[in-house]
Amino acid sequence: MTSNIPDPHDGFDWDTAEAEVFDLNAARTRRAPGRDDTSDADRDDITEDIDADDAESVDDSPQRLGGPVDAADDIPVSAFNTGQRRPILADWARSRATLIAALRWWAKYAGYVAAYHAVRTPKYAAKTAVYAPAGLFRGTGRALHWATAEEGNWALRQAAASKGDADAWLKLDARRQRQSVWRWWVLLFAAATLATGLVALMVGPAWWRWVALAVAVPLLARVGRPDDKRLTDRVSEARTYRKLTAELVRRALTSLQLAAINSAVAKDPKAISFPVDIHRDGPGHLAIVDLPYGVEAADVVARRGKLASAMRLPLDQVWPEPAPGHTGRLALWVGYEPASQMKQPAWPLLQASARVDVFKAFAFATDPRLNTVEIDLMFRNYLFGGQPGSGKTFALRDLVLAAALDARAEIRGYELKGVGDFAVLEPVMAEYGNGFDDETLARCFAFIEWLYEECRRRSKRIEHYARLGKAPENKVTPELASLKGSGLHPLVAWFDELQELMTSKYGKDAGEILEKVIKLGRALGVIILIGTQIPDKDSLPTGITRNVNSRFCLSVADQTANDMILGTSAYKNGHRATVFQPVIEAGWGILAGFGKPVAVRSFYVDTTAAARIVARAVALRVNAGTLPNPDEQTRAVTPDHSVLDDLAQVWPGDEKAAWNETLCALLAELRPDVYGGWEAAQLTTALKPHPLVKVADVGRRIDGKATTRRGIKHTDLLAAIAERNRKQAAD
Ligand SMILES: Nc1ncnc2c1ncn2[C@@H]1O[C@H](COP(=O)(O)OP(=O)(O)OP(=O)(O)O)[C@@H](O)[C@H]1O
Repeated sequence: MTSNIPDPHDGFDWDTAEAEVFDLNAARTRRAPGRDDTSDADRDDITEDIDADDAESVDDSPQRLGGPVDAADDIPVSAFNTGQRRPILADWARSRATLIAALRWWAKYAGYVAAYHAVRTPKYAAKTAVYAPAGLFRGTGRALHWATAEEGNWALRQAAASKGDADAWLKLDARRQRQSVWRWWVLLFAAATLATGLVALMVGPAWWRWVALAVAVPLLARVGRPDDKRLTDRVSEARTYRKLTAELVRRALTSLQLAAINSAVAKDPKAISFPVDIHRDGPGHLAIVDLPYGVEAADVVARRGKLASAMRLPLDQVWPEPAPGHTGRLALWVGYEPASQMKQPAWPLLQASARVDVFKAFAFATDPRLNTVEIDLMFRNYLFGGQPGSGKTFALRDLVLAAALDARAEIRGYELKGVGDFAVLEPVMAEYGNGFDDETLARCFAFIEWLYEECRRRSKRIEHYARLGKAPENKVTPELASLKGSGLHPLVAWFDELQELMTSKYGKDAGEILEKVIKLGRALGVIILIGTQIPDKDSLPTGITRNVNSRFCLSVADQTANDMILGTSAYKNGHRATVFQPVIEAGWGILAGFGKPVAVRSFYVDTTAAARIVARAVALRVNAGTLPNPDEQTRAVTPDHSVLDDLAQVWPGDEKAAWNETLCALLAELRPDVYGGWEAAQLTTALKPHPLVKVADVGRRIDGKATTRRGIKHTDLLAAIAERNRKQAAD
């Protein structure tokens, strides 16, 4: 753990820096009484002494009172410390994941220290064997010297003798004798106890002697060792972790070569202030920093590399991000160890009771602090991009697995790499293709065409339900998605390695149609998930990238790829997936589309775990009656239907005749995608092929008044159906 951590002392003159920017005494005077000045004593062995004394880095105990040390007088301290109560438990202790992460870190460190010393045991034993006899003599000598009570007294007597002050000399000697008498008795008693102990050891069981040796020998060795020699080796020369202190943050910020920061700090050392104490947050420390006036947090985020350099820490241990409040507020989180070395908790959806509602958020990833990051699927479409080995297929599969746990969701998709990463999901998919051969590409293209048609059908249905007041925002609602036969259930369409299709002969058309699907489908319950390796304009038409509303950019090679996935200026604004290394940091990426972009690592779910989820998804779908039939991987298109049969089905009760407009409304209810929006005249036209059904005036009494409108008779309808059936039978 230690070997790859750089020495934080490198090249920095602490004394000068402290003197320049920080008046420790002044800061302490301003501190409120009762405030605990001691910094994390439990971490002292692994942090630097100079840091441990920093006035603005505090133990994250709930008892702290008082305002921030550095709050500039002219800056309103806002809601941070105006009557806000501190949580009883620190943030990191409130979430199971962060608590586990912190405990895991300690356990790992303890294990490391134990292992470190264990392998050096022979060396320690040899040193102990050399120093212990010396310790015996030295210890005996010290005891005798103590008993004579000469320490200090001798020098005073000598001084009295030199001055010829016999009276003083005699008084001092009498005092020494008085002290010495009881000390000799103590020594005698100790010697007698020791002798008795030795006799007891001689006659007692052997293990007593071993225990006594194990205790006495290291103690003697400690007494006998030279002052500049340790018995055990230092666990770390370079620190595995350096606690975040105000000084460290100031130094780092002033090393960014941001002129605005440097000139502000030159004028006023308190230009960088801390509205909240630096405190422990999950497996690391968090500093909320108010940057000098006019400096944006994004400027600092964009210089994350320089920041890490100034802190002498690996890049993935330093996580600056804009903090809520104002644009000049920075949240700087520094982990105990690089994120790539932290163990991620298991995916919550692996729990046997986990269910997903695509309208609601579910766990997708963890941030550097190991907090769970949630996303949702409905009204979204996703673009996952990254170079080979960045983990995009696994991340995309997480989403499809989550969708599988919502029994309403219909899942169809193509992996155009041909390795079968998604094959485990086959039992719950209504359509699945795997490969990059022409046939699979053709099927994938036909699927995109079908998606477009499906969007058209769905838009008719939405229009109909909107008229009925069931889709107030002209969008699929949870009720409509659950309504059997509404045809508006969630439809998840995924494509992995889409560049294979886009660079094939189908590419141009596929790109255009998919763009339309993305635009139309969002409100209609069609969720598009795209994974691609090469995010250039040929492999991924800009029309698609522009219209996707959720993006996950995993490790990419350069700024162009980064901005293709995350959008123009993402790189400039500090959202850089180029910092992640493929394979080693697989699963890490920048997630955008959910507030400010954040660095997260998708949950790692291997194929065995995925199979367990699929088994649960199958059970859910069997119960709900939505399990696709593996033998019929066909796309459900609206079946052929006859207007005659449909009219017979919706005919209002015992009515002998009905108005066209009444019938149109009933037909639209039955099949909104077909009859939605029909007017009376449309029904007349549709009935033209059936001459037995005569559209004529039908009179009715409405509120006592006779009203006549165009309509048909039930007997005509039944006659036409009988005639049609007769003809069909004859054929
Ligand atoms: N979230 C994760 N955490 C840890 N390891 C991961 C994670 N996601 C993926 N990996 C590892 O990275 C490897 C590559 O992942 P994946 O196949 O998803 O990459 P890819 O970007 O799709 O690469 P390619 O384009 O070559 O298929 C996986 O085999 C897996 O072991």
